[in-house]
Amino acid sequence: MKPVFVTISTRQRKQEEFATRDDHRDSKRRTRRRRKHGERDQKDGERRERVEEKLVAERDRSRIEHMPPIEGQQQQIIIPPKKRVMAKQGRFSFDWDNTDDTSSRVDHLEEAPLLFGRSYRAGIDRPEQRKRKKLFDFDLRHWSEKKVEEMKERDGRIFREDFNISYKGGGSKISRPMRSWAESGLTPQLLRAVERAGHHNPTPIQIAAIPLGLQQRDVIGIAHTGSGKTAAFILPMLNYIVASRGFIKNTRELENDEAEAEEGPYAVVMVPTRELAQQIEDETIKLSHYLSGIKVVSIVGGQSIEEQGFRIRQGCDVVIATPGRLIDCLHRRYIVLNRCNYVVLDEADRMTGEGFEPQILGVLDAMPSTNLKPEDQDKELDEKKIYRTTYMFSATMPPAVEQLARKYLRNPVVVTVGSAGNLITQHVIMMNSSEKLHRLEKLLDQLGGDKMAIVFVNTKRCADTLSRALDKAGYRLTTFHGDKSQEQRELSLEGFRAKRYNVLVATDVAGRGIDIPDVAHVINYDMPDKIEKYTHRIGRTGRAGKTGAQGNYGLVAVDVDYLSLILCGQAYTYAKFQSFFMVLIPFILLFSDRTLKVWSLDGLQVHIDLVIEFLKVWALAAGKKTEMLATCGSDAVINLWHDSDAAIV
Ligand SMILES: Nc1ncnc2c1ncn2[C@@H]1O[C@H](COP(=O)(O)OP(=O)(O)OP(=O)(O)O)[C@@H](O)[C@H]1O
Repeated sequence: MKPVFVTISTRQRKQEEFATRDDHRDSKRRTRRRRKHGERDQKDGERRERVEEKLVAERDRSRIEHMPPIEGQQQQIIIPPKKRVMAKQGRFSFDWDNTDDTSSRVDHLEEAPLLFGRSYRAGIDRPEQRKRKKLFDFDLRHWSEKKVEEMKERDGRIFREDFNISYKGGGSKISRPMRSWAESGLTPQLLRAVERAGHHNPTPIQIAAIPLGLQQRDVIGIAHTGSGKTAAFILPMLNYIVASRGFIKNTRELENDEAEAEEGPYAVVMVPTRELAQQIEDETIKLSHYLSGIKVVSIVGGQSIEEQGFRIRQGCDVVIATPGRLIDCLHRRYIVLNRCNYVVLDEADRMTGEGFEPQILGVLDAMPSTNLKPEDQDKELDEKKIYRTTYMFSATMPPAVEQLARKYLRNPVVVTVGSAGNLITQHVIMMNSSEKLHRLEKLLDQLGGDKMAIVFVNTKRCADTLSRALDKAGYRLTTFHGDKSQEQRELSLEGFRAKRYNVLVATDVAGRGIDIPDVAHVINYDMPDKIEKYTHRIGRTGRAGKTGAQGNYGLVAVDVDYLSLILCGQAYTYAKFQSFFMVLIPFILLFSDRTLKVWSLDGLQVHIDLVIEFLKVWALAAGKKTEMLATCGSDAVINLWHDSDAAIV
């Protein structure tokens, strides 16, 4: 049989091909559609399941809520997860407020041309400009040109910057500093007394601390030596006494002054030395000149306690005391502190840090505790109520001591003004120990007969030896130390104040608080063992805004032969680092076992990086913190030493 050939035309073949391809595509589409439907069904199913689960959960919850619990069966409580809500308070804002800028340049920002934006007219974005104008639309006058009621938050900041005042703690409701005596809120009698004392303008610490005292806030006040801290605590204290005398008389209606006297003083000031107590007594009497009948008594060691007890029983409003003698009087019941609500610790770091603690606690325990402020710092103080107010003042306050001191205070405001040693030029003269006396005599000769100097030594014996040597050499001098009788001490200070003597040889008993005007030089014949002592010693000059004419001299006996190498470079000028170096070198020499070589002290050129490196190593070796080296300049060094608690012990 012959095979049959079927011929298929090209057209036919193409038609078949297309048909198969269409079939194929259709089947694919169908599969995809089927799969899609399947997925949708599955999703619908899942959604349905979720809704059902939710309904069941809600039904269960409402059943649990409304049905009494079945005995013996533990009830399962379903707590829906809490929605996270961000607390608005406490959220830190990194935004700038325009008033934060206290520089006088702030107006220039407004004037800056805007060359970007929507180009509303000639490249200037008008709406944006209007918005900015509104933002910067605050009164740019200096605070001194404004009335007090016109002062805004920004003015307050500039004011504090101008006086170098800073606050720490105390919450947000601290009263703002006063700008003048007239704004202080002190009674007219006190203002008259201030005028009479010749204090025409308040000093920065007075500006900051007096309003806080009047607000009954606890205060830790740190301001440089001779800056008027005494008046800063006496004035609010006297104001408080005037107010509480009236208050107590009105409320208790005491019949006579005798009964009132039995209640004890309204205020107690504790100080570390007798001379300081007497000095504060004088200042209090001076400032209470126009307040009728304010009685001030100082009770210190070295005088008859019976006599002091008698004076207290005669009635007193203010007691100024050394803690030891005050405790003795309390134990003997010469004094009660039933209505004492105002406590001041002057030279607070010395008082809390150096062994007076048990006595201070004893005194505080003898005071009424009912008037203590609420512990909750956000709780507002009742203006009509009398609270216990505690004031602490000093020129130095190492952080560790501040921490210790805080337990006597409730929510204190820490006020810091400036830095120590601002007004005092400091010099260091290096020499062998055998040359010290000769060099001291040379310095005293340079002073001339009329200039006054305090020569500090570290021990009573050294004070006596040095005094004998200087006396022999014919200097007009007096000696002052703890082994002298009270009478001798008083005579010494009185004679020095009256300029019968122009040299006072003293130990650290005279290092703190003693206010003798016109002391031109403080000479550290022996360098002190702590930076705080150094600060207080040099603070006997440059008081009440006066600059220490030639300031403080530290005579450091260093055997030059044993000095080995530091420095020398061209990078920094002598003038810039003079004070930095003048303070640091003696301490380095005294307290490090490393030695230094100073190529030349006159016209010294210091390569500061080298010094810093050296000090870092030294500080590490001595276990001290090294951030003290972050800044230079004598003030910074002193302060940073405080800050880093690296007081050299
Ligand atoms: N507002 C004032 N204007 C002018 N002088 C003042 C003012 N307030 C106080 N003084 C005077 O300044 C001197 C130093 O004051 P004060 O003894 O109170 O200083 P201080 O800060 O307590 O010093 P230190 O830290 O050494 O104890 C005193 O003679 C005092 O009379």
